[in-house]
Amino acid sequence: MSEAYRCSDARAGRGARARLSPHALLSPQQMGSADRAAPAAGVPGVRLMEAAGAAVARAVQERWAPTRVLVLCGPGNNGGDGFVAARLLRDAGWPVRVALWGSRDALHGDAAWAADSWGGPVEPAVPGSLDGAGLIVDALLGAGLSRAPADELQALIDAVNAAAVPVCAIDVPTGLDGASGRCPGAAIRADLTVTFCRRKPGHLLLPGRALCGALACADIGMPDAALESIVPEAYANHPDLWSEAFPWPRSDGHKYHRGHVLAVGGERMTGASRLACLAAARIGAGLVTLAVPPAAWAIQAGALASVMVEALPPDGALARALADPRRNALLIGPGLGREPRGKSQVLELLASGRSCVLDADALSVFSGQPDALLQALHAQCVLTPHEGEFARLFGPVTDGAGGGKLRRARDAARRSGAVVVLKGADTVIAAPDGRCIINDNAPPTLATAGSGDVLAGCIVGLLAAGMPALEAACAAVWLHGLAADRLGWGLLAEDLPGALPGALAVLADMVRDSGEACSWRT
Ligand SMILES: NC(=O)C1=CN([C@@H]2O[C@H](COP(=O)(O)OP(=O)(O)OC[C@H]3O[C@@H](n4cnc5c(N)ncnc54)[C@H](O)[C@@H]3O)[C@@H](O)[C@H]2O)[C@H](O)CC1
Ligand SMILES: [K+]
Repeated sequence: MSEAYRCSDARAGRGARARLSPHALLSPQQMGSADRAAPAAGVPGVRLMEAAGAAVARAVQERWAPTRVLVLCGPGNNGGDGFVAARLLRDAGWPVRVALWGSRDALHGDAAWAADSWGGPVEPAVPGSLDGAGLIVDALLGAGLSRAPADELQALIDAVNAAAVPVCAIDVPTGLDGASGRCPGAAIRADLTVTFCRRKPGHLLLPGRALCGALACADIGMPDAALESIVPEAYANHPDLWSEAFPWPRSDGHKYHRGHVLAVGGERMTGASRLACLAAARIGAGLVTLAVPPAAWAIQAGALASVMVEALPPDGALARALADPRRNALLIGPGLGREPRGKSQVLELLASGRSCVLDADALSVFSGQPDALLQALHAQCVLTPHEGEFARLFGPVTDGAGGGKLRRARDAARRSGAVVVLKGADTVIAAPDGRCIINDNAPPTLATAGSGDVLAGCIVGLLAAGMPALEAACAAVWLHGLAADRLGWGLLAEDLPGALPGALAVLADMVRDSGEACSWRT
């Protein structure tokens, strides 16, 4: 199966600087600098604005039947896009009104041109403007949001959210910070958001993702030269980013080519270890050994068939379990418990220098004294904290944490020198070199006991099979989300390992059908 599923060497980006990946996520600031660089690359701002407004008008016409449209325009270029969309919808025969937040005389540059090109009446934007509207286009604020909306704007936002009519937001719903996915104050809830050129982190991160509704990203003819020097703020998780490194079974391979996972479990929550070990075996590790305290040996050995179970010495020392160098990827945390012995076991595993996944109690045992852990980590380690475990290691979330979840995960990866998977509905995967990936395919049904154990097993299974740490984490998170999605409602964590083969088959089809590869920019 191997060659058919591999990415071809002819893919774009080898050697030469690759075109900016479609999965790149740009901060509003980066998008703004591309806008400013576009004219020098031969594309004037008004052409971008015309294309942006046209994309919005097209998206509206594709989604809704003709109705009375109210376009709410703001004082900047987001408002300019709104004026263009208003003109094009009117030209298509739709009844359109425009209401402006701010003064017509204060519009300048491309936005003033767009208002002139609309040429129709412009009323002041107040909550009463919404009366009679069948559809609202939100062109109040986009990338330029710089502070929480003040009271009067907040009243308008509240009125939009209270109106029982669909909303199409231009670029971002007004009030949403496209960089972080957070809202400094009130924000519009849209049914459709049309953004331009590349998505922004705030479209994938919560609560932003939930405010956007359906998301469309339109090509507005941004010249490649204007994007050339941009190092993306983050990437949206997608197989294009890591499929080249995916360890498809080789036709001439045997189980040792696919690596040997050593998982260290505890005495009590024995199911967690089993979930992780089964996931590691399902996703591609050649062998999986679970090492547990003597008291848990009979339970685990009786419950597992394809996973080998061995008893640790009574003091929990791991030297014997680590003696076989073919045990190339290690997992500790699921089912570990918080006995003090856990801490020395984690440090013993890390000292072996092998690839290692630390989850759950393997992180929590260092609560209050994270330095002992942080100093022992290395680049082939993957930490998989949820928000609570993350806060115990790296400190609580503070309101001033600029950049939100993305920034916190990136800072933690830099500080620890390990890959950090900050879990949640908007899982962020961060590498010590600054690369960040946001995952958006996880269904809410994944919020169930044991699903984190399965994820940890998926990551260590891919590490054992030879994937580098960042790629293994991204692939595991993506496959875990897809497996859950395919299971639908009512899933239990124990269903997930059995759903991995179906998810792997989807991945194989995607990779075979894709001619596209994306190289990272760092
Ligand atoms: N390539 C592209 O993506 C293109 C994007 N376009 C659109 O341009 C906007 C960004 O335009 P900009 O003028 O920089 O910002 P805004 O229109 O979002 O608003 C700036 C304006 O708003 C004021 N402001 C900021 N925060 C607040 C607040 N809380 N309350 C009140 N007023 C606020 C600020 O002072 C400025 O006056 C982008 O989103 C796209 O829609 C281009 O048209 C095409 C290319
Ligand atoms: K907007």
